[in-house]
Amino acid sequence: MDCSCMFSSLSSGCWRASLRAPGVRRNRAHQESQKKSLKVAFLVSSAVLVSLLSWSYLVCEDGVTEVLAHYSESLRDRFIEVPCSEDYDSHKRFEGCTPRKCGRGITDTVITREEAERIRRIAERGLSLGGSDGGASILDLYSGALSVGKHFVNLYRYFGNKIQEVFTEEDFQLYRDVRQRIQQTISQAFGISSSSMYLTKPTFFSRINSTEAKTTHDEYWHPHIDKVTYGSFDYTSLLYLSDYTEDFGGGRFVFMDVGANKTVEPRAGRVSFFTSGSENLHRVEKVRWGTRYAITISFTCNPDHGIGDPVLT
Ligand SMILES: O=C(O)CCC(=O)C(=O)O
Ligand SMILES: [Fe+2]
Repeated sequence: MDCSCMFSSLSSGCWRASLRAPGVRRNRAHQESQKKSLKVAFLVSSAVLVSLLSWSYLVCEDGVTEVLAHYSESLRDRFIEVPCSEDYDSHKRFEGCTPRKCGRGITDTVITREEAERIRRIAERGLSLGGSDGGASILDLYSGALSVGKHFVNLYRYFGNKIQEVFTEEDFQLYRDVRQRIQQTISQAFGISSSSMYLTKPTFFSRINSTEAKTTHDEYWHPHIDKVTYGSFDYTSLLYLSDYTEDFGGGRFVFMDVGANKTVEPRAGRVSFFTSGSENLHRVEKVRWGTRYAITISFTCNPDHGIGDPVLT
């Protein structure tokens, strides 16, 4: 024991000495804990910022997005006119068919949900015979092209007569019926005669899931112009066979307009149609979960590029 302190505890030196040592320790401890709190606050706010940025990227990947057709609404008819691009000028024109009026339409009243389900079952049956290793498989009903692994096979050649055990005449009758009604809808919306437009190839079922792409054939999400991608298309139509949010997530169709994207949310029985030039640049969002089914049925004004309806051979 320090006697000088015991008796003169109030003497400044000792008093200060006795108080100073624990005080310095407490200050240091206080500074340490302040540093720790600052570190935690910094980490938390960085995490919040990163999540906010990723969220905004996912929600509006490319700026403002407007929903043209919500999955939960049943649309009678929606038509949006857009100015035609000059793409049609560089091709032979077929008056009364080649687009002078351009735009996009969506209807939920031309094909019933039940019909869409029947067509989906045809797609499931056909695609179950093959399937891409990546996330996107197709089955072209006209040519018989079917994704298998990293390639395609010709279903009709591969199965020969046995194909009659997979598809029935009613399946093809349903396709014809649906194709006819869609053709009529398009001709009315664009004010052209139905007999001036012809079914064109490819006409195919698509099945998309979230499996990672293995070849470029699986990369369905790139922005594109159908007239450029498929050549003969003047009018594109898509019939959706499954429901956004119910059967799959992601996978919305996006018209990429300057200033604001416009989305179509797939819904079984929904027909989306549009002129195939660059006035309708579009893409499909990556499917994040589940399986998305659709069928593409498109038309040309050039009779030389026309095809007959697919038949059971
Ligand atoms: O499935 C879709 O929604 C669109 C597919 C598409 O753009 C295409 O096949 O060219
Ligand atoms: Fe397309």
